Amino acid sequence: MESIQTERFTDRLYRNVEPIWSKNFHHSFVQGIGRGTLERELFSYYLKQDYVYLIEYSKLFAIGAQKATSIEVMKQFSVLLHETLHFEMDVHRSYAKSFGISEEELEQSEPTPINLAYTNYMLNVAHNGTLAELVSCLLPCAWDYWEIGKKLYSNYHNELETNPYKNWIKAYSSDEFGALAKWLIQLMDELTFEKPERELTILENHFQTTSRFEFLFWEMLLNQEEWPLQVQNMV
Ligand SMILES: Cc1ncc(CN)c(N)n1
Repeated sequence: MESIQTERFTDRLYRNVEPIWSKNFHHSFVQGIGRGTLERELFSYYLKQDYVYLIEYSKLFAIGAQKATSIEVMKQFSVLLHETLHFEMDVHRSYAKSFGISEEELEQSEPTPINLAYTNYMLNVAHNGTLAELVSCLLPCAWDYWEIGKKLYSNYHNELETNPYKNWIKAYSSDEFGALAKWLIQLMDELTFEKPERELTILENHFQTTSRFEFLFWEMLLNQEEWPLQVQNMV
């Protein structure tokens, strides 16, 4: 008997990681942003770690453009690359400026072990896997942040004007950011339409892994988990 695909693949992905994404939303770091109570020092730490994360993450869009098989998809990856380097990273740059952190300092932040493990995982899949694998790796980053942004906005919008992190919440709950996530969701569904279960399982595993990395990233930020043995650079 012919099998009929009744749900979109991304519905299945979402169902599968819902418990992890719920933990991400309820994480005390995220709730501290929502309430505006997160210590400024921790947010500065976030800005630096996330900035170097985003530099590596942006490269996935460039690899996506290279692996695309149509001009339309190439164009959209170039939009994602542009929006991340400009719109998203501008949020970081402008917070950093108001905190007295220079762009140079942001760029030179040393990624923590979790940060490095997360970006290396995605870049390894992007270089060695299919376009669908690449998208399954980067999708939680865009989609889960959008979910977090929307929920923080809806839970805390009454106190937003006095929240020092309001621009962060506004950026990640915005329609502009949402449109990028939605396009990636649609692409994931197109790339997986009528694909065999064996291929879908691989994608599901990448999606779970990077969703778990999202959780580890919040944990790493909260605990400021640096490298254990500090070394001095010889000048
Ligand atoms: C770690 C992480 N994950 C996701 C995003 C949203 N692009 C981000 N800025 N940082």
